[in-house]
Amino acid sequence: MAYMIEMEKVAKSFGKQKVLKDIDLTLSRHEILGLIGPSGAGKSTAINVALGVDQADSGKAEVLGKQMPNRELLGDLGYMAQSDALYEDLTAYENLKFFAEMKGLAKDGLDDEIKRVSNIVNLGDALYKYVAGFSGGMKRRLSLAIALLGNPELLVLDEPTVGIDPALRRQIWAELHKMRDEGHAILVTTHVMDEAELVDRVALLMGGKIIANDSPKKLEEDYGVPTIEDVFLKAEAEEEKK
Ligand SMILES: Nc1ncnc2c1ncn2[C@@H]1O[C@H](COP(=O)(O)OP(=O)(O)OP(=O)(O)O)[C@@H](O)[C@H]1O
Repeated sequence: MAYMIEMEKVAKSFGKQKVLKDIDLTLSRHEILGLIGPSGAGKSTAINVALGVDQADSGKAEVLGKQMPNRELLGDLGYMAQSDALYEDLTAYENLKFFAEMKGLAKDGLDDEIKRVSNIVNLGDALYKYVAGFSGGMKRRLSLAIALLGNPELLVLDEPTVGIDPALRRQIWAELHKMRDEGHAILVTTHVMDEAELVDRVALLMGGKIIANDSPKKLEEDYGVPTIEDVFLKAEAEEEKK
């Protein structure tokens, strides 16, 4: 079966700093992959290379069997970057409408689609307010709603739940699980280790390499610890000894 994301021996340096050292990473339909690693490990860089925002120095990086950027794939992809790229002097509704048009969504039923995605992130009440007055968490929620527009087959979410309250975080994860069950593929990075328990597979990026890549349960067994947070800490301690 074709992968939704396929990275093979991808290397990427910034100047003399080798950020990614021949990493392999795949994501399939019906799967949530959690990419975790210490701050500065290269998680966003890996995503940027996969999506063609950055160019790999070597190796293969494909989305749906094609090299990015590729305009044809825009409608199949929901991407939420680490920093919000929103128009502050527009309302949430106007932002959603703008990005929906960019993605080529049909005008018919657009209002319903905007309502659907804003309800998932509990932003319905703030839909007609200007983004300039939004809190950080509200901006994250709006960015997530934008990524969900059009129910894309592939979702790439860089730290989607930063600044989001626990109850809504739970609601968002329920939605991600529902999408996964329907056959979507989801790549998510997170610093919240209890969220890493909610993914199907964890890829642990440290020292420029994927040092572990398995289900949370299997990793906990392999490392002989009860949680992914403990796996992370143990792996980090081992990495520092090297
Ligand atoms: N455009 C760039 N130019 C130079 N260095 C960069 C660039 N982008 C990233 N880096 C460097 O590459 C390394 C990896 O950064 P990246 O943002 O991918 O890490 P991350 O794992 O996503 O971190 P965090 O969890 O803090 O978001 C960092 O040392 C960063 O400073």
